[in-house]
Amino acid sequence: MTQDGERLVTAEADGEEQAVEAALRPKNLDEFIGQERVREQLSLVLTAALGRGATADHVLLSGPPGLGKTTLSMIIAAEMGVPIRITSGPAIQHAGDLAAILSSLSEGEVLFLDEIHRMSRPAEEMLYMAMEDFRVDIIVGKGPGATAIPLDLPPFTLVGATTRAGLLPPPLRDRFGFTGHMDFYAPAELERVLNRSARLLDVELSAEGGAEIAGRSRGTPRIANRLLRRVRDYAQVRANGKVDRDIAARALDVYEVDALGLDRLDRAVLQALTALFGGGPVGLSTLAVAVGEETETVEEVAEPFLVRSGFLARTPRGRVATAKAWAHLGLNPPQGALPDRQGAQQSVLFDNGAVTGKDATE
Ligand SMILES: Nc1ncnc2c1ncn2[C@@H]1O[C@H](COP(=O)(O)OP(=O)(O)OP(=O)(O)O)[C@@H](O)[C@H]1O
Repeated sequence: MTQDGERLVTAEADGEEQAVEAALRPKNLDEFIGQERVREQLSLVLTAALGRGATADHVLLSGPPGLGKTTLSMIIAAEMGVPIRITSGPAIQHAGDLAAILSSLSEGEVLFLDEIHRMSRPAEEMLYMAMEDFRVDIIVGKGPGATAIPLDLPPFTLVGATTRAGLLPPPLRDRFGFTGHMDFYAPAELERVLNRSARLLDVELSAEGGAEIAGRSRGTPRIANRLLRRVRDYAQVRANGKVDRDIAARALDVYEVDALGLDRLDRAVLQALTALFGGGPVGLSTLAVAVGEETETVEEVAEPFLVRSGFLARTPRGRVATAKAWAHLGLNPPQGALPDRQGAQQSVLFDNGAVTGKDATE
């Protein structure tokens, strides 16, 4: 399990999954579940622009993967009645790549730029002028003979998506007229996502079955939809196709996604931390060796959820298991094993009760 893509609970989607996801995407703001604040704010921005007969302001959507940023960008285009062009920061390595896209946009079109923080610097600088003045300078030639040929662009709406709004340079951030911050979904919202998906996939899902899957979905619609599809397989092969609580729980046990959404890697990390290192603190690289994984896999794949859910704390002296981790594994912490709260990172409570935290050094 070294590849993120092999995990059932990763928030990233692979190519094959993207096609399945397309069928489950809400098509307008009314169908979009949760994220009430962003939805209301966006609705005002779009309705006002429509009323003025103008192109909508540029929109920045920030938040972890799988929460619906791509879906919202498509909804923006649909609500405005305009086409959408989809690309991503890593795909735009040269300013010329961006100029080609911008100059081929039609009037009012939405340009969705996923992972906007990963665009190259020259492209980013070109984007500043394009966003503000709907104009780019095409540089022709090299050295002292180079000339800039200005090119007017049709007005367009840029929808940028980023998992890390803090990584965007301020000049870029400031050029967005509206920024929507997306948070993890509460279990009740995920149940609504699951009910809707079950209807579209023609799966008979009981209320308790939905609650069981929602509780294991890490606050993320993409994961909820993926778990639903695996549970559907199980119900079809091992039962009568209907999904109730028992079937959902048994199916997800088979896939090793436990009652709180932890998978095998997450539990291996907590088990090593508690059983081998007495709860820590232990350095990241030591922990990674203990679970037989790359340091990056532990840090980028397992840790964000473990930290956010309050199972693991990053302290200046290393990783530490929290009381919740010991309890989840059914173990009693030895005296003095729990993190000293002064050394532990500052934790922030989300509206829906999930916990996240700022990075701390190892
Ligand atoms: N609010 C929602 N209501 C219903 N379904 C949703 C909602 N948000 C996301 N989904 C579903 O979750 C899946 C993932 O959403 P989407 O691709 O928009 O996420 P994302 O934030 O753009 O992720 P990434 O940043 O990885 O591209 C889609 O299938 C979508 O239908």
